[in-house]
Amino acid sequence: MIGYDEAQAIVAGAARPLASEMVPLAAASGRFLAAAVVANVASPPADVSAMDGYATSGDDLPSFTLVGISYPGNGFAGRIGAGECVRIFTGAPVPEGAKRVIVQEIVRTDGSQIVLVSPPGSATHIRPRGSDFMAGEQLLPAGRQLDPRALVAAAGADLATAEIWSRPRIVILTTGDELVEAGTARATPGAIPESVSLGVSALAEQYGGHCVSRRRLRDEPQEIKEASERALAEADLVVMTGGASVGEKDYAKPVFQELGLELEFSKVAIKPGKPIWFGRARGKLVMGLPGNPTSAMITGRLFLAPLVRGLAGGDPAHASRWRHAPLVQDMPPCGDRETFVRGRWRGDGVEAVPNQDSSAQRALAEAEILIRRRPGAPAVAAGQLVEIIDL
Ligand SMILES: Nc1nc2c(c(=O)[nH]1)N[C@H]1C(S)=C(S)[C@@H](COP(=O)(O)OP(=O)(O)OC[C@H]3O[C@@H](n4cnc5c(N)ncnc54)[C@H](O)[C@@H]3O)O[C@H]1N2
Ligand code: MOO
Repeated sequence: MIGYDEAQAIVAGAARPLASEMVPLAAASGRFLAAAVVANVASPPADVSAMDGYATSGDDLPSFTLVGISYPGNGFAGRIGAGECVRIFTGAPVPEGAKRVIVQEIVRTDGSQIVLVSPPGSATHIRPRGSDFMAGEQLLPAGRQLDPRALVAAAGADLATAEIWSRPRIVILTTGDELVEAGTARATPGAIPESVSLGVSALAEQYGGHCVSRRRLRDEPQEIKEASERALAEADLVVMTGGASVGEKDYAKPVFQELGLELEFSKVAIKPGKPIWFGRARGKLVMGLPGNPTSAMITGRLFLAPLVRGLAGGDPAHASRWRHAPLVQDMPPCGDRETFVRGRWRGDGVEAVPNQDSSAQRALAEAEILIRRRPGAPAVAAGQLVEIIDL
């Protein structure tokens, strides 16, 4: 059985973007650039004032004669000479001949004279043309996510559209005779609300995927096969939850095998989530997550998240960045299987949530992070650092 790192590398290797499209910036939030953003304009487009005040000839004089006004987008057309100044506002072009801007807080007006009431200091308060960027400069590299800050840079570069990677289409299939639509379980003895597909779908969307549909299936090989064939036709990635283990009705893998499944891995030596599997069928990717809700969401976070991020054009490694945090409690040694302890923050440190059962749903919601425990790792005392990742 392979371990987390090897499985992670296999998934990252398959996580390549699919197709690109041109979209208006307003529709591109959160998406990943397929082509670099290159500025169409310089910013600022001219030498501009950084403050509201008076652009002066720069001469060391106690007062200046006001000869005009410069607004952003509507500058002063003339040139200023020695002893002259122009009323100017933040972002307005600095007139020809002006050497500095004096802030309005340190002047008083006396007719057409602007009189300094205190020394202006050394700052010129002028932003040179192109001091942020010049036309033709690359502002954002391909692969960069159009997060809120990147959107500002792209729009500031005078782009109307961006070339971005298409979101991978994902179909989620859940299996289990006991599963019913959430909200209807109490009406039927033995029924269990189907919870996992909602979480998996939200997780996939969070990492850049587009969930085309979620389908709840009975543990009937024929029904699962038909739904799987349809899903493979519609999606770039099919995620199957449940039926991953060795139970009598665990049909997920056998059904995909009939559809030509080539497995990349069929189990990973981790806890929870050992039954996770991953492969390809009919040219599409297929990932099988265990049915237990905590196991499904933890394997989803560890493997589906980087896969979707990479298919969406991002860097899969960004979804798998472990960092360190101090424990606020002692932790026992880890067994043979790499363990991902569900944890949460307490002050500046982390602790395990009390219920580590792989079927848990309440504790899953309480968890904020995973604490990674390598196979055979010794006990860790409070105050020592552990590896963590955000859930
Ligand atoms: N003899 C063995 N038994 C089990 C093994 C094993 O290696 N040998 N592995 C265990 C592990 S680990 C896990 S995890 C589970 C996962 O099995 P499945 O993927 O086959 O999951 P199911 O049997 O379909 O369901 C398990 C459990 O989770 C509930 N469930 C399933 N899907 C959903 C859903 N969409 N929403 C809410 N709840 C769901 C289901 O009702 C079951 O209670 O197998 C162990 N067994
Ligand atoms: O994934 Mo199972 O323990 O890992 O519930």
